[in-house]
Amino acid sequence: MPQILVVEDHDKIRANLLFHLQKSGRYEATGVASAEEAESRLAQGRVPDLMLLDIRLGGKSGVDFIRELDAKQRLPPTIVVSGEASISETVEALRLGVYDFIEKPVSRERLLRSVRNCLDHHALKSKLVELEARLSEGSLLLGDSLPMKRLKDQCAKVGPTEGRVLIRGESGTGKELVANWVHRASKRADGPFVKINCAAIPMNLIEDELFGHVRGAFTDARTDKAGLFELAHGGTLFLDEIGDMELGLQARLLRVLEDGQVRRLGDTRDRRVDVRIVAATHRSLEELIGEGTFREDLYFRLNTLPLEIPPLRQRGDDIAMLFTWFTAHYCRRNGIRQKGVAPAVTDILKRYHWPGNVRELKNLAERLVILGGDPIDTDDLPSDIIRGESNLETGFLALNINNRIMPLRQFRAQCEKEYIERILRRTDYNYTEAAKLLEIQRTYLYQKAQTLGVRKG
Ligand SMILES: Nc1ncnc2c1ncn2[C@@H]1O[C@H](COP(=O)(O)OP(=O)(O)OP(=O)(O)O)[C@@H](O)[C@H]1O
Repeated sequence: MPQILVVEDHDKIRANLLFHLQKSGRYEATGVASAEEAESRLAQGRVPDLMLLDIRLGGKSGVDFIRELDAKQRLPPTIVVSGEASISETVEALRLGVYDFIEKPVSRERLLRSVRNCLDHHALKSKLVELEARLSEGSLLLGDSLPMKRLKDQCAKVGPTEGRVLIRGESGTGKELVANWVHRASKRADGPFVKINCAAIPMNLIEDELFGHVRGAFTDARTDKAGLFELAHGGTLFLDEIGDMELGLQARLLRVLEDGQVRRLGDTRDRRVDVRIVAATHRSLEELIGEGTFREDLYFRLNTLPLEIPPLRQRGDDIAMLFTWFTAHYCRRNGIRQKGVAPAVTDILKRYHWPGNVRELKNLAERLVILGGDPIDTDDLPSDIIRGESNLETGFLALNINNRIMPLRQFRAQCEKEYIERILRRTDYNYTEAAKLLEIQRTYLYQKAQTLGVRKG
């Protein structure tokens, strides 16, 4: 039951407020007669879900109390109770962030309505903050369409088990997010979630990354290094783009899956690891097996619990919601006033076929927040999206930027990002080949792609 603290020096009014709150049967209410008493309760960690505060108290005034709590960022959701003579204090209290004010004499309905609204508003705000934090950290799986609901149900079933999971889905559908979900739904949620992208790291480094080494194992090995298997002990190891792992390494992986032991490079002893494997691929492992580049025995070991993420074009019902979320997110992140979205834009987005899936939609939202008008309208959209064509060769430069000006640095970074994305797509994310085309070092390309936030799409 929500706890309410009533701070009112007038005994009769305090008793009256407490009476209405307690009688409603919905709240636990306690009263104190001064800001000092309230302060000592808060200092003891007895923080109420809501504070009802008289703005004119005998000792320290209500406004000073609010100001102090606000400065310490310890102001609970608050409603002030004020009289006619205290209008300026009330205005100041509202400016400081209190939720509402109730005028004396306090009517029962007004009191209960304001309390309920304030608690609802606070709950919603906390939820939004939590969702925003999870979205920023990239662990929020959005979508309420039927296929997404089904997928979330499956995740909820698969998560708590110890079974190995193989996630399939086109690029940008959210495979990493789903892997994260499975981890958080598991008994290992408090353990580490460690990930490695088998396509983006050079083969010789992957082995070192996964298994680690002992000092002297090779020329540069100056100290012992634990591999990701050891780091993921007690948690989950997410092997992204498993289809790109070379055959030699697949054999080593298979051995770990069979006996739960890893050996660092150059070491003579095995170490036991307790790791749950979640793997993902956008390629057909069956085809790779047919071509002889993927081991069938490994496939069977990994594919205990398959999860299929449908492409975005099959989840039309999610498109508008995702776009609204992402634009709101990027507005907040860039300190831009929340932009509206013209209904015609949503219609066009629903018709488009999203070859780069959610990642493409997210990138578009970011661009339109920075470059588009308010509300975001159809003439802000790239022409291929308007035509409903999935021409991945257009992007930032194809946008109608309507003379919107930005720092050259930002423009250059965005162009570089899109160009690198384009070349990577063309080489099917073969970094070696892309680096050759761009005439740069592969490691530099990899670093650059990381810094610019280039991902598959
Ligand atoms: N349902 C979703 N809700 C919120 N964000 C999503 C969702 N699906 C994907 N994203 C976002 O889209 C981007 C791509 O997602 P993710 O990296 O998980 O895709 P992926 O399938 O692993 O891609 P790849 O195959 O290229 O590795 C990320 O920024 C992710 O946060």
